[in-house]
Amino acid sequence: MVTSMIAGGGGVPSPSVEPSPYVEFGRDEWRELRAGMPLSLTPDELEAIRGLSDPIDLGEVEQVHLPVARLIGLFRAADGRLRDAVGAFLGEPVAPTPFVIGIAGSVAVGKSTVARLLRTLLARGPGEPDVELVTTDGFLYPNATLAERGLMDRKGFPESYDRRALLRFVSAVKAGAEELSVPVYDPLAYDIVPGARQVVRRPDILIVEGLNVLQTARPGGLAVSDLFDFSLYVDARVDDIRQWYIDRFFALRRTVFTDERSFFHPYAQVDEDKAAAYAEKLWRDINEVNLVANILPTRDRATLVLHKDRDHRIHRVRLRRI
Ligand SMILES: Nc1ncnc2c1ncn2[C@@H]1O[C@H](COP(=O)(O)OP(=O)(O)O)[C@@H](O)[C@H]1O
Ligand SMILES: CC(C)(COP(=O)(O)O)[C@@H](O)C(=O)NCCC(=O)O
Repeated sequence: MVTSMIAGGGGVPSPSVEPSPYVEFGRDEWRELRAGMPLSLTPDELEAIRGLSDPIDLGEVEQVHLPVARLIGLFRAADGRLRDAVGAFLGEPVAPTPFVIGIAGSVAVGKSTVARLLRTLLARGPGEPDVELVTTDGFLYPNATLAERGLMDRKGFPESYDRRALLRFVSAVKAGAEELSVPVYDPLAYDIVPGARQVVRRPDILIVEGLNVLQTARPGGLAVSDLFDFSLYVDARVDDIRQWYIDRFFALRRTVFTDERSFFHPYAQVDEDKAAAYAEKLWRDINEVNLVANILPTRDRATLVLHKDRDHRIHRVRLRRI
């Protein structure tokens, strides 16, 4: 590498490590950063928060998620100090706006568990802030629109969302809007719920969770990721996520799919081989393509990356240098 040759002097290339804009932590180093933050979660509460097939336990919350919540608290406090500095510069106080956190990652990687956990941990942290969680599935176009546009097998791809509406929503939150509402998606029906809205009333913290939240804008445009004060990417090997997706499909098949209202109800009735072939197809043709083409390329944009091993446990954490 050119810099190391120059730094090494004498024209002899010295073995060097590529300079990195990230700091990497093993789990044992990361867990130390909890710094005594108390665990306020009971086993029953964690059971209600965790997603289907997510084997998370309280040890993981203590060692991984509590340091994450502490770090986010520090970012938020620093944000307040920056606002005060700008207020001093302007000669008038600057009103605080919600602190916006983005959480990205593949289908079936466990984003929603992380998002719900952080919502609870942050809300119980210093100052007990109001925390609202919005998932981007509410901004998917209804199935009728997706079908009309030939996008039913592109669900979760950037073009399957009303990105303008999502950007309008997050911009309005950042602009301090008093009351907003967003559409609601029902994973059972596999569709937007007609007329249903989630109301968002100027929270102290807004978490926006979804596959594509770290996507960049087209040239000259703005994306929701431009409005994030902190972002997190939940990462794992593609093969591991594939297995989790298939395992979860079978867990859903024994539970949610037995409900006649479930879009996937027919797959509770076919034999195991047919169900497995369908789950494989959904993964291979939709979710894996989307992961590789659209989601993974956004990973390096996150403030923090949580990397899971095959057993779902987070073994490595990567923090972007400030
Ligand atoms: N077909 C389905 N029917 C009902 N619930 C589902 C279905 N697919 C996924 N879910 C649930 O929706 C939530 C989000 O899943 P997903 O988008 O894959 O993200 P992640 O696994 O990263 O949280 C999870 O809690 C999951 O259990
Ligand atoms: C609803 C989803 C697009 C996730 O949406 P998100 O909240 O991450 O924006 C995804 O869970 C999904 O249904 N994907 C389509 C392919 C499949 O059925 O697995």
